[in-house]
Amino acid sequence: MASATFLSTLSLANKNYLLLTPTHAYAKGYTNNFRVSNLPSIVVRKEGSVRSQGFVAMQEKGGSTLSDDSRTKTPHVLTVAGSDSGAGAGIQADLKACAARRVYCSTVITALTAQNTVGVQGVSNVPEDFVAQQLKSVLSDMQVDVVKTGMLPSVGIVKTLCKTLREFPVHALVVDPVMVSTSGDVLAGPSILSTFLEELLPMADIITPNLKEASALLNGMQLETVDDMRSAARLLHNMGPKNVLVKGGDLPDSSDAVDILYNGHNFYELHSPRIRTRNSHGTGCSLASSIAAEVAKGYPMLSAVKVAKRFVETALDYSKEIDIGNGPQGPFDHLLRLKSHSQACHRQQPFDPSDLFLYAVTDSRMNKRWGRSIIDAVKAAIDGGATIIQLREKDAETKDFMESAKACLRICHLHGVPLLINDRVDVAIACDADGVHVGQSDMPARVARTLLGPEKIIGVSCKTPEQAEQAWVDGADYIGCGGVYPTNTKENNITVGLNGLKTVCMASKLPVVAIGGIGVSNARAVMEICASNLKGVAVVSALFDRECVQTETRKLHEVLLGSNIGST
Ligand SMILES: Cc1ncc(COP(=O)(O)OP(=O)(O)O)c(N)n1
Ligand SMILES: Cc1ncsc1CCOP(=O)(O)O
Ligand SMILES: [Mg+2]
Repeated sequence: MASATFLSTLSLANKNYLLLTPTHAYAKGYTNNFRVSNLPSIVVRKEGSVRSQGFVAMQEKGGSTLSDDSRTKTPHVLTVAGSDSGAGAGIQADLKACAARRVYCSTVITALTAQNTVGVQGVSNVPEDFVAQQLKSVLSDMQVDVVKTGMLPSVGIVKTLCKTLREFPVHALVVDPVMVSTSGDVLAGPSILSTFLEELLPMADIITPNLKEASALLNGMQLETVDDMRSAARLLHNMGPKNVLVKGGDLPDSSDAVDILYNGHNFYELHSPRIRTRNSHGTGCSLASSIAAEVAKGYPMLSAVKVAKRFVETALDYSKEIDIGNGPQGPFDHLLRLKSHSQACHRQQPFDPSDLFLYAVTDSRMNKRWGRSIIDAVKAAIDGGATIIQLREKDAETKDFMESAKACLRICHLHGVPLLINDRVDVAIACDADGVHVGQSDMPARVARTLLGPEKIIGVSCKTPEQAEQAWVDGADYIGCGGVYPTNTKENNITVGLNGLKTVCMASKLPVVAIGGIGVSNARAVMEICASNLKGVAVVSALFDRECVQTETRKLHEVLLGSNIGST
C-alpha cells in the first residue's frame, strides 16, 4: 500500500477502498505519482456513493499494491468507430476531441464512410477479422484506459468488440449508440439491435443516446418531454449500463438544451444554453469522446459529463461562423483555432530579424504625461518609421490594456508592423498579438512558447551569454540586451555598456536588439560595435518622452539608416 499522505484506506461494506484525490486517483491503477502494480484488480466504481471531502473512492478487489514510481501514465482513449471522410464526425472527431482534451487517442476503424456536409454517399464496412486484429494490436500493447465506441455497423463487429473487451478489460467503456447520422443516413441497421442490447450495453459504463437513438433502443418509444427522457434513461439503465445520458438536443419547444444523466440512484438534469449553429456535425461523437477523455483522466462520471458538455458547447459557440462545405451541416473546430486564422484579415508573417531595426517600446506613464493615448503613440511611431512595436503598459488595467492592444494591432497590421506585448502572455493570447517580450523574471520563454504556439514571436531580455544561450534553447526568436546606457525608464536596471552588449552578441545564436538609454545621440555608437546579429535598437523615452513622437522616430530612423547595423 502506498505511504503517501493523500492515500488512506476505508472499510465500507466489508470492502477495502483506496481514497485518492480525484487527480491522483487514476483509472485502472495509475496516478500521477503512483503506479498500481496489479492493474486489472483495481476498479473505480463507488465514486458517487462514497465521496467525501473531494476524495474519490477506488475499490480494491484483490490486494493490489501501489508502488511509488516516477512514471506518469498518459491518459488513453481507444475509439472504435467509423471514418468520416469529411472529418466532422466519427474517428476524426474523436481524435480531435481527445487532442483538445489532452488525452491520447488510438483508433480502431470499423467502417469507411464517404461523407461530407451534405450527407453519407457510401459506406464500406471493415471485415470483422480485421477489426479484431486492430483491437488486439492496440489493446495487447498500449495501456488503454477507456474504450469509446461509435459506429458499429454489423453484428459481427459488435460481437468481436465484446469478446475482445472480455479478453482485454479496460477501466471504462463509453458507448455512443450511433445508428443514424445527423443527415438521416443509416449507419447501423436494426439487425444489430439485439446484440447491442444483450452484449454491449451491459458492459458499458455510460451510454449516450440522443432522442432518436434512445427511442430506437426502446422499441420506438415516443420521447417528447423531459419526463419521457427520464423514463427512457431508467429503462435503458435496466438494460445494464452503469450510467445513461439521454441527450435532449432535439427536444422541441425549449430554449435550453436539457440532458438527463441517470446512474441508477440519481437523475441529473443538465441544462445548457441551446447553441444555434449550422456547424454541429459530429457533436455526439465529440461529446462521447470528451466524456471518455475525462474518465481516462480519472474523473468521476458526473464531472466527466459536465466538463465534456461544457467543452463541446464552447467549441460549437466558437465555431458558429466557420464556413466548410455546402451542405446543411458543417463541422466545428475542436481546437478553437481555425477562426482567428481564417477570419482575421492579417496573416501572421514569419519573424524577420530586420524588423528589430527600429523597435519602439511604449510607456503608459510617458503617454499620460504628454496627454496621448497608446493608440496615438503607436500611430505616430509607425508614421515615423518604427519597424516593430512593443506595448509596455505597466500600469494599465487588464481590460483597458486588451482594448488598446486590439486597436493598436489593427493599426500595426495595416502597416505590416508586428506588435508584441510586454510581460503579459495572457493579453497577447487574448488579442492574438504577434508575440511577447519577456524578461528574466517574467514567464519563462519555454512556457510562453507552449502557450503561444510555434508561429508567434518571442523576445527575451538577456544581460549575459548564459541567458542568451538559454533563450535560444527555450525557443525564443530574438533577445533584447541592455541597459546599454543608464536609463530612468526602468528602475534598478544594471547597465551592461557597449562591451557587455558586444559580449552577449558574440555569444548569442539569436538576433539581438540593444536597449537602454539609446537615442539619436548614441544610436550610431551602439551600431558600430560591429556584431552581425545586432539588428537594431529598442527605444522608449527617446521616442515617447518627447513632444512629437513622429519627429523623434523619424530622426532616429535616419541615424539608423546611416549606420551599418546588422550588415557586418
Ligand atoms: C526589446 C526589449 N528588451 C528588453 C526589455 C526589458 O524586458 P524586462 O527585462 O522584462 O523588463 P520590463 O520591460 O518588463 O520592465 C524589453 N521590454 N524590451
Ligand atoms: C525596458 C528596459 N529594459 C532594459 S533598459 C529598459 C528601458 C529602456 O528605456 P529607455 O529607452 O527610455 O532608456
Ligand atoms: Mg518584463
